[in-house]
Amino acid sequence: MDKYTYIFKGTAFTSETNKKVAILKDHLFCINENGVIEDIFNSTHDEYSRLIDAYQDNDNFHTLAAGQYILPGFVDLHVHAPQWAQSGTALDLPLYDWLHTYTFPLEAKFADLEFAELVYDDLVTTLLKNGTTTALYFATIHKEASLLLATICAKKGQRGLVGKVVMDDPTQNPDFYRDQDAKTALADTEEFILEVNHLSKETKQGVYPVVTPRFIPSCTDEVLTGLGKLAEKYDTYIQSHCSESDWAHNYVQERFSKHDAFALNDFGLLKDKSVMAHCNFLDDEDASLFAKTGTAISHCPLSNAYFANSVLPVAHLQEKGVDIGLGTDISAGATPSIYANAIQSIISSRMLEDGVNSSIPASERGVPHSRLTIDEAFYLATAGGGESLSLPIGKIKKNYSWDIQIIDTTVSSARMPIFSPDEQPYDIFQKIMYHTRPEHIQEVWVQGDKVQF
Ligand SMILES: O=c1[nH]c(=O)c2nc[nH]c2[nH]1
Repeated sequence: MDKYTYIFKGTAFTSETNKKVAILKDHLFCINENGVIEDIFNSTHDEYSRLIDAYQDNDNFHTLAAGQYILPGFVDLHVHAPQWAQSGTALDLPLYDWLHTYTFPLEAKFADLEFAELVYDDLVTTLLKNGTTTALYFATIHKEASLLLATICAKKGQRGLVGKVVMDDPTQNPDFYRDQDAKTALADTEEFILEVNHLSKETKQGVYPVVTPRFIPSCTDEVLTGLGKLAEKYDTYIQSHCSESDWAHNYVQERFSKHDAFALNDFGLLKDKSVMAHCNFLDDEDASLFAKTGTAISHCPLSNAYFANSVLPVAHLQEKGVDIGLGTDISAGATPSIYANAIQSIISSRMLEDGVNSSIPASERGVPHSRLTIDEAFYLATAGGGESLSLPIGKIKKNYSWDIQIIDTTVSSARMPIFSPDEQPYDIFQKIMYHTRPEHIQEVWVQGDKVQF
């Protein structure tokens, strides 16, 4: 009888450390019935030719064609699922105006389950097509539509972590789009947690409920206290926005005389299962608190260029011991692609390092030691996301989930610039990171199952 459910033969790229990509050239990747990588063998191992002989004529033996490569599936740590319906619009406005004139009216429409299904179905498929195998979602304030998003992830095979958004403060949110009051918001959140936990029992790749205060400005103290307690009671993930922009950061400072990080921590919302979006205005004390509590950052470099008034100092925060992964932040980030965000994280970091105002002398213009390399950006897109969620995902490594994307560099309609037969694998890796579009992503697997898109 076959020991393995699948064996894949080919070349894979995976992070060895946050600074270095490893090239697993022509290896065998052996997957068990739980969708977990049970063994990896290179061509010098005794098992290598024995397994090829034993499996190569079976349907469950997959040999990658010339020009095809395996990458880990991407982890998107920050997606506003309803905002897919406005992606690419209104980005000339500042954050507060964008929320009130475009975003809240759109999100209010998700009371209509038919509309929610149309948008969520398309979004989950689109993210899978872009190589995203795990996504951490903000839904809307509506319990039923939020549950629908979790159900769609479960059905389509994506690992979804989904939050019913909480925003109850009547002085900060419009009447047409807010939780009725703190009590109702907490009751709805608790029911949502129970229903997603139930759904999770029959979902191989996992779906997870996420306690989701939108951000401090939209929530009362009562609801923040209650959400901290619910997260503790059910040991859930927690997500919010933290110190995103000058406006949001200053609002919290005025209300609590402290930064978001310490205010969120006082409400029991900074924990190992917490992922905070943006975090551009964290100081070193905030960063130490993140490291101590195990709270991770979802870095959204494209969105930050529009709304965050600054560049996240990723290298510095990593040195302080903070886990960081990438987020598209649809729709403040107007792309479903983590590839695009990985590249933007490099570009933004180079601008941070060099500075941007040429009227200032070069020696004073930038922030030294800020630049990220392509290997570091790849890490953020994959293993950094997995570590932020404390899940065994984002690496091609024994005991990790078989969450992968197969890239075909030879697609004739979207040819990659690879012209020499002896091109080095590391150069191919870099070209894949810069040039991959959905048409190159031939297959996506999550927890050992191929997904359809
Ligand atoms: O980029 C953002 N998108 C949002 O929807 C949001 N809500 C609060 N703060 C936010 N920032």
